Amino acid sequence: MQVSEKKELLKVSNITKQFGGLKAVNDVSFTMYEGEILGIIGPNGAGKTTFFNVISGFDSPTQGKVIFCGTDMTGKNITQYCLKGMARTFQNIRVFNEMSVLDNIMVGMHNVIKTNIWNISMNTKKEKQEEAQAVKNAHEILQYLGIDEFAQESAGNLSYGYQRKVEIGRALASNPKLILLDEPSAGMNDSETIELMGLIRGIMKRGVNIIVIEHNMQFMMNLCDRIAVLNFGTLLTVDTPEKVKNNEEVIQAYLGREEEEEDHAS
Ligand SMILES: Nc1ncnc2c1ncn2[C@@H]1O[C@H](COP(=O)(O)OP(=O)(O)OP(=O)(O)O)[C@@H](O)[C@H]1O
Repeated sequence: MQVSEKKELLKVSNITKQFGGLKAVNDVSFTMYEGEILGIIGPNGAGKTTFFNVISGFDSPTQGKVIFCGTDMTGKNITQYCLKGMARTFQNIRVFNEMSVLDNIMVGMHNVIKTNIWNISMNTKKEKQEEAQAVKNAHEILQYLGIDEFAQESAGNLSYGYQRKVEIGRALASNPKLILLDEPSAGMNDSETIELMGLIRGIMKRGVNIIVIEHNMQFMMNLCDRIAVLNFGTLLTVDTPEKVKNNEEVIQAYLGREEEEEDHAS
């Protein structure tokens, strides 16, 4: 892929997020282009989730700017991000356990369903049509994810891997331009992880761009067009998997943390 020919999708400039004296994210800048799968890696505590929170409106940056689809989103709330076309999943699964799988997907559609409260209370023809269409779309998403047979099951009864799919489905339901996936393969077995990789590629082919955080290196090296590496909140590099794998600073960052952990253990 010739990234230089691509359109800018997300531009983060000098993003810093500070918690007291700790700079969890420190002056991070890069541009993501349409049509690429971008990975974010880094040792534990490197600032990956904090970075996700800041670029998706779940937290505000201490400094810096987030430009998404040409609009300055800095300081905007989650709904505004969602309306602009950004959706995300969470490291710790956040499905509505008591609700059916289908309803979990439909929750994600609240920004695309035009029906207002007045129409709902009147139960108009338009409202009924829109709801029927939403249910159809939700089933299509569940079919795509291979979990439509559980549509009426309470989401909390599903296995961990399937709950992750429900979260991805809910994100897809908002018809996003960009999905941020925070450790989507966590808790999945090998075959589920391979299947997930195919699903993510398929989502990409449907015109949805993807940023993914993962600890599973093989997964990231196989899946991503480019990988951004964070270490102690600082961006070490954004490059192709091959170049990242051989980057001396990256190798040192991981080895350094391993040695630190061994020292603590002994
Ligand atoms: N709300 C918060 N208040 C204070 N410190 C925080 C907060 N959130 C994160 N941190 C700290 O910021 C740093 C980065 O954490 P973050 O969870 O973003 O890292 P991570 O790379 O996602 O880690 P992991 O791979 O373990 O999930 C850590 O030192 C963490 O303890």
